[in-house]
Amino acid sequence: MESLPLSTAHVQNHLLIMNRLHMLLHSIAITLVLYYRVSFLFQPSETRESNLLPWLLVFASELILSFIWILDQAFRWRPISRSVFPERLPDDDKLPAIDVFICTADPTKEPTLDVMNTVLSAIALDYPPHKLNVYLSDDGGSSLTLHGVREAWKFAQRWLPFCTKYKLKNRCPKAYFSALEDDDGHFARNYIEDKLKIKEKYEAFKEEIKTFRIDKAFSRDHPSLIEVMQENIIEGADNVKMPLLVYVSREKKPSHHHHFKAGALNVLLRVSSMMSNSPYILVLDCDMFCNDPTSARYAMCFHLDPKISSSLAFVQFPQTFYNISKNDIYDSQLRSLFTLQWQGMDGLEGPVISGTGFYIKRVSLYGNLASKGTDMLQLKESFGSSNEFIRSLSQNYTSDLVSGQKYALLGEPHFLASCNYEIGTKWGQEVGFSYDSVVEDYLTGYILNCNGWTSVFCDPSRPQFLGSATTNLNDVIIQSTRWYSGLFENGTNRYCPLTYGLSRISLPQSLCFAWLTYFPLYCLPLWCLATIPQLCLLNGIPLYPKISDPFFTVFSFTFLSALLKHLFEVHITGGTLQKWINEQRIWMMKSVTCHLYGCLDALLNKIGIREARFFPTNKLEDVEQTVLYQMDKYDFQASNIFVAPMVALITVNISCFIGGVYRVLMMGDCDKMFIQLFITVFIITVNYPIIEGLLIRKDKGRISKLVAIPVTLATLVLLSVFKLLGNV
Ligand SMILES: O=c1ccn([C@@H]2O[C@H](COP(=O)(O)OP(=O)(O)O[C@H]3O[C@H](CO)[C@@H](O)[C@H](O)[C@H]3O)[C@@H](O)[C@H]2O)c(=O)[nH]1
Ligand SMILES: [Mn+2]
Repeated sequence: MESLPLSTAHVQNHLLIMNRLHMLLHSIAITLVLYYRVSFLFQPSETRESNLLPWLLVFASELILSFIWILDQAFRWRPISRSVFPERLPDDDKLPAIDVFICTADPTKEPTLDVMNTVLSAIALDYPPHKLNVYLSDDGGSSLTLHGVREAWKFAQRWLPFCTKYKLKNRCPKAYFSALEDDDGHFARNYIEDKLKIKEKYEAFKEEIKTFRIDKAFSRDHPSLIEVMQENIIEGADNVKMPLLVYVSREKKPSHHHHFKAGALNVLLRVSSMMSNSPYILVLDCDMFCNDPTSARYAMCFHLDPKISSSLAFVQFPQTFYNISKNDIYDSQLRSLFTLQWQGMDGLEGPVISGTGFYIKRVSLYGNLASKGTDMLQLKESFGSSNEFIRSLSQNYTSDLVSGQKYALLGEPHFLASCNYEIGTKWGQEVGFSYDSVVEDYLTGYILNCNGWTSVFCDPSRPQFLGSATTNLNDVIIQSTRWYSGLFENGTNRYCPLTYGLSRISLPQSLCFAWLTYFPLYCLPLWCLATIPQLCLLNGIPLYPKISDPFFTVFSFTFLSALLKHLFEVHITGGTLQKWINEQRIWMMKSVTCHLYGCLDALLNKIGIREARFFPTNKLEDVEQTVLYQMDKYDFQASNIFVAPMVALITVNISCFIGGVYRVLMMGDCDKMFIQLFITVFIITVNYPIIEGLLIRKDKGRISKLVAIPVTLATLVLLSVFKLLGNV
């Protein structure tokens, strides 16, 4: 008899039917819109009612919007969801080992206590401790982080027994101690007593970190430092088996490009191969802790499933965040990505790596190992000159290391963590995490997919990982600009999903990747549609069909169909009406700023004027900002290059609306100008918070007069000039 499956996948049929029906209707509407535009070009120029240039710009915008829309449909083609049955897994002694990689870069932006909470939550995963190994990469090379790890290790020896004894669900100490309701164990005897005791220890641990005096928080120039935490017997604690905990700070030199997080992960790949060399790896950002201890077993339900395991590279869990406000004004939870879009890709060949919260098979990161055979020279060309490392590649390699200390003292791990190790090798290209992009997660996942690997998306109802999302405009800008620059770059270089991808993966899967790289292009149509119809309204140039024209229905349908589909999707993923409006809003705001800067940054990178950068996002909580965020108020205390375009565009829209209404009243051509009036009103309504920030708000998050006045004046002057020219 065949054994019961470890996991099952179900196509979401209702959603699938809805989606495809909508695709059909919406694509007919889009085709008609484009037909309307094209036929205009064939009209004799004397009978044309409009000028060619604005018409062409609006047409181009509609083409780009349609292009992005088509790509987006691939995510909606075959959405699936999955169930797992961890109780069917083999016994603990038959489970494969797991290495957990956690990255941190800068203790001034990433509070050490939070990083250690992530480390502790990983140590306490529900998995046999001797099969769990946790590595922390510290790119800052900070003595504070090292001190933190040592203290965390001491605390862990009490924390882990406490978690297992009471079978806690919540194993991140910070989250556990601040939780409103108590965890499962509270009926057990001694629980309250034990909890008080462990709480005391936690407070002491916190104090240890808080009072530590650092010489230097951050350094870009330091030798490698590796420390393996030893199991030692603590007085009074039950002697439980502990996972291995290793601190790794790779060598840094100012002259050497260290490739950000991808570089850090590749060092961990090599160093860990000398110690535990586990076949599976969980990657975590330091700001994303394990919220539920079962993820490792859930992931194994896929990795050990004989039906899918051979081609399966990784199991991705969604990124979920604990600090999102009810209406999420910045859409920092990335709702669409982590609910609908990743499920959609899961129904094709699998989701993209999302940076954190994924269990990846170690060999998938070693490129095409089989083709390299056993030729030592060739292997060294790819993997570098460490014989020990190459030995670790063989299937039946077991490191003779028991305590970890041996190799830490011997030179090998240090050699593997040195700047020069990768020079002349294939690390970052064919081997390990990719260096070709600041969105190393996207590119690594994409290349794996192109090489025939698949992935799955696992989204249980209780979030397995919880992180801190960006909750103020400035951080949102920094983060999104980095992402969009990286993503757009991958659509314009040799990895372009529509060329490189299409020849290697299925059509819908390539379209998904293409959407991810091209959606930053929203900046072009959104800039056009926020200015051209408005300026033409002011000068009486019609760009859309009259109300009495049959094509009026086509345009209205397209607009409504897009909005309602979005509303529907927000609704089925648990969002409110307000969330829907907020998503429209932040989409417009980001499109005219972050998307634009991201695309520009990518282009500047391409022609070599700029170098790729990775500023880690700020994870410190600012009380004032948090208060604003929780009240759903935008924090416009952001950099001017972000606020200025929004102020300028809202000024254009309001002025043109006033001028347009006046014109329409004078001329009585409302019929002709209706859609343009409507677009203007729509933009003003959706972006009302900007007006509020300009004119009404008095708090610290309002738009500063120093930006508002000059930008508004300059815009008005330009508008008057334009109007005068239009009248000539
Ligand atoms: O030189 C660096 C820079 C960053 N990091 C670490 O990388 C992680 C992600 O950085 P973060 O500042 O949190 O950026 P986010 O924008 O929040 O990260 C998202 O986007 C990144 C790609 O741009 C992905 O790597 C992340 O997994 C994904 O969560 C953090 O743990 C950092 O400590 C390093 O280790 N070294
Ligand atoms: Mn982050």
